[in-house]
Amino acid sequence: MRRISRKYDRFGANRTSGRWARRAGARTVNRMPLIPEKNTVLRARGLGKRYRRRWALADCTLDIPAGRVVGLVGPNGAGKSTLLGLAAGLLTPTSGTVEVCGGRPGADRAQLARVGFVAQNTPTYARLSVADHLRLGAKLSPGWDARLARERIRRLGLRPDQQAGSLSGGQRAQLALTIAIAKRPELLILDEPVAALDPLARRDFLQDLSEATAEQELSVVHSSHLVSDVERVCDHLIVLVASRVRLAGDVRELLATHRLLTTPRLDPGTLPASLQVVSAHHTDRQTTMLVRSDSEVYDPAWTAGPVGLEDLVLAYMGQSVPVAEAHR
Ligand SMILES: Nc1ncnc2c1ncn2[C@@H]1O[C@H](COP(=O)(O)OP(=O)(O)OP(=O)(O)O)[C@@H](O)[C@H]1O
Repeated sequence: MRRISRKYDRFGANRTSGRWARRAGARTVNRMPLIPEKNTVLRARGLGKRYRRRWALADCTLDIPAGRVVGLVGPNGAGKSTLLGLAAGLLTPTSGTVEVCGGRPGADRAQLARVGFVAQNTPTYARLSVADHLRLGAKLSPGWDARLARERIRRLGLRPDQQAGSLSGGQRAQLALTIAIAKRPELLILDEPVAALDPLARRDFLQDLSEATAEQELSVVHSSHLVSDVERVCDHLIVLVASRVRLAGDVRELLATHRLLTTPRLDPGTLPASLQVVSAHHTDRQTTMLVRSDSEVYDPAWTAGPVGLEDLVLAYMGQSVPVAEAHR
């Protein structure tokens, strides 16, 4: 499923002479791949949401391929919940369009059945028991998987007769997640689902998610502040900063097209246009930059190394104005 260009595996290790050398025949990776419509689980075009004069999400154009586990990361207030709320049909766009599983979010019963959503505060009905929640789920969801729900509740050690109001925050989150998964949706949207779970429960839940996507043709979009969780399960990444999508794509491709460059001190503005500088730090003698390049462009005087997901995410999150734009 994943495409990875072999040339990027060798980036920086295979040096040629000559300034700004570009390897002949280098294949270019599209920044905005055109994904056939039937393979797209979420398609946004110029999507925006404004509250009074403030845009919570602006000019969001995205294609999320089906069958992926997508990590949505960004600082507080970046617009993650807004994007997820628009995708779940809980919010109405101020501008642009969003399509989920080929339809308008929340448009009708069939469309509602395609999407499972767990909000940040994992709402449950305090006076209803765990078993009542499962019965409600079965009634409202045409594709309800009763066995999966029962089995998961048993594995979690939740008592079916216990009222949701007497569950801990983490247990309520697990109940809400169980209902969302047992609905057997095509797309599962999770707004910081694991924030309330203990580390072991978090690991197990993320494991469940990975298995469910493999077995059920499920796509997952989940927001998280924990890059380590994203790294563990996600194969697609979206970084939102200040209401805008700063980075989106296949995790392996993103890692393959970004490099940490160490150079004698230089002004990033003098770099070739094919190198996008994401972040730059200078000492008296040297410059360290996180750069994006679709082709192997480097100078013999530079050292190029791979970038980890955390460094990549933090570099984009740290941008108020993209460094490359500021320099050019
Ligand atoms: N109902 C609302 N009314 C007014 N402003 C809102 C409303 N909901 C969100 N906002 C604003 O929109 C922006 C984006 O909020 P959103 O909740 O989408 O961010 P987030 O990335 O999910 O943040 P966090 O990581 O803290 O949950 C914020 O500035 C927030 O104050």
